[in-house]
Amino acid sequence: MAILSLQNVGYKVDTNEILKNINLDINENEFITITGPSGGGKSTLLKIIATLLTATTGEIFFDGKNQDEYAITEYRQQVSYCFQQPSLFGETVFDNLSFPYEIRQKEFDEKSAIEALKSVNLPETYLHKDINSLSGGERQRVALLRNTMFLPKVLLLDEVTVGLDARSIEIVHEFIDKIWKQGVTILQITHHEGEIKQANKIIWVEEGMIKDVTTKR
Ligand SMILES: Nc1ncnc2c1ncn2[C@@H]1O[C@H](COP(=O)(O)OP(=O)(O)OP(=O)(O)O)[C@@H](O)[C@H]1O
Repeated sequence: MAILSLQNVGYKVDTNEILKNINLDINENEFITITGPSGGGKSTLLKIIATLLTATTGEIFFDGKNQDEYAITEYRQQVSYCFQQPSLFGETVFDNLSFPYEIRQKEFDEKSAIEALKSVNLPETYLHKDINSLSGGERQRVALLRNTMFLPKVLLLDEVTVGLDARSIEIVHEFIDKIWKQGVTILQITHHEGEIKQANKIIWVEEGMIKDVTTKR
């Protein structure tokens, strides 16, 4: 059974049809790249899957159940969306990494948080660092950790490496690969040649439609 199933999904603003008749089944632990020309509808599609936008037609099923039937917080813990330009919360890295525990009413686990920081090449001392002193690449790494402290079933990545320095890009790639190998389904939007190749399925979105699907292996 597909972990995500989009059936005749459309999105219209006034008379402008931004997405038309999208049918897509995504299996558990697939690594999918969504690519295509600017303005084709990629971000709109990912935001609909993330419940940040609501489709105007069609239905979405996650884990066999209609998206409408989930409590939004429960759904977003399982289908987690990462922005191109993440906004961090509060004042310190700690405020961000403790947040996933707070919303689950769990006690913060400092040891796991430090291990997580190290997994994206940030030292232990970063836990109490002021978020305003972080570089763009460091901010994105903290945001990715916030989304994955508790592993979601699906991780949605909207051009998360755009504008980052080369070293951060490399670290983010390694981190996403590790998350994928832990069983998470990855759905990423990218124009980056190397990232397109990382995926086992490439979906081409143009003029609000899926124009091509290439499966590797
Ligand atoms: N709320 C809205 N109202 C009107 N038009 C919109 C709205 N949201 C998106 N669009 C339009 O829908 C089209 C698709 O936008 P979208 O951001 O999904 O494309 P994209 O493929 O992600 O592009 P890019 O690669 O440049 O990020 C664009 O033409 C955009 O201007």
